[in-house]
Amino acid sequence: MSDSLPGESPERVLTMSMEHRVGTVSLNIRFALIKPWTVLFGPSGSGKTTLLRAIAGFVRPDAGSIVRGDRVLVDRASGVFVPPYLRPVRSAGQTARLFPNLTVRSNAIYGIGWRDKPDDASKVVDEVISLFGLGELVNRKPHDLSGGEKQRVSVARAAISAITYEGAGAALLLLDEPFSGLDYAMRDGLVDGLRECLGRWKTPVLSVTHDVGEAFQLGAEVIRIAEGEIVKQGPAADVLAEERRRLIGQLREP
Ligand SMILES: Nc1ncnc2c1ncn2[C@@H]1O[C@H](COP(=O)(O)OP(=O)(O)OP(=O)(O)O)[C@@H](O)[C@H]1O
Repeated sequence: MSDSLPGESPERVLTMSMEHRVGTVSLNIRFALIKPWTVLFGPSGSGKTTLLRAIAGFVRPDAGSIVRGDRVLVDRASGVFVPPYLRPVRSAGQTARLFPNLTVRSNAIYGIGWRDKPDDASKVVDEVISLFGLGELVNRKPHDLSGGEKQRVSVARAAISAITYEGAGAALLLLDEPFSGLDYAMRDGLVDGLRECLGRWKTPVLSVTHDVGEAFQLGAEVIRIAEGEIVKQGPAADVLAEERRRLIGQLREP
């Protein structure tokens, strides 16, 4: 996977500078997304979900701006606020929200683009459905799925709609703890598979995780956030060195 996507295309870089108060947390965040996959890491309640929701357009920051390439999505000073459905952003939240009356397949392809190139679109659908192990489940409805299966459908839908959104890499994919409900074997394969698939389709990702191993496995740029502020940003080996040491210590034989 290229290490410079989306930075190699300035029109794909997301820059964000926002201040926002939510609950007891004051967010004061400034960053640029320049790598194919960036992970937000930080304690519960530090503002990670709020940040994703601001990029997606479900939270209106108190101050600041969010810009993708030359497209201004939010600028509080001049009053610009692009509504969620017009943003080049696709997302899957912590809780799977599926249409109860639709099958797994219909849920997964809800929001698919590339109407003008149906062969490529169906290639993406087949690939993602197989990657997420949903082949056997395509005709089921959500009430016949486990929690982890629902989550896989939800993340698969976000991935399909992001990949097929206009040109290559046009949409940013936001994933809030996408692998948290999955067993280790499933998660291992999916982390590698999804990273490879999204890299090949040039779709940049910003995800949230509490899992140190996942951030390392993704080879991601890590943004560490605490109490609403970015405290460190860089490769997992730098930003998560302390957690890594602690984990290795815990795994030693007593
Ligand atoms: N709608 C809301 N009203 C009031 N407080 C809120 C609201 N949404 C979030 N908060 C608070 O804002 C803070 C940041 O929440 P957020 O969900 O962004 O944290 P997080 O880092 O994603 O946490 P987690 O890792 O547990 O998902 C928390 O203290 C939360 O209780």
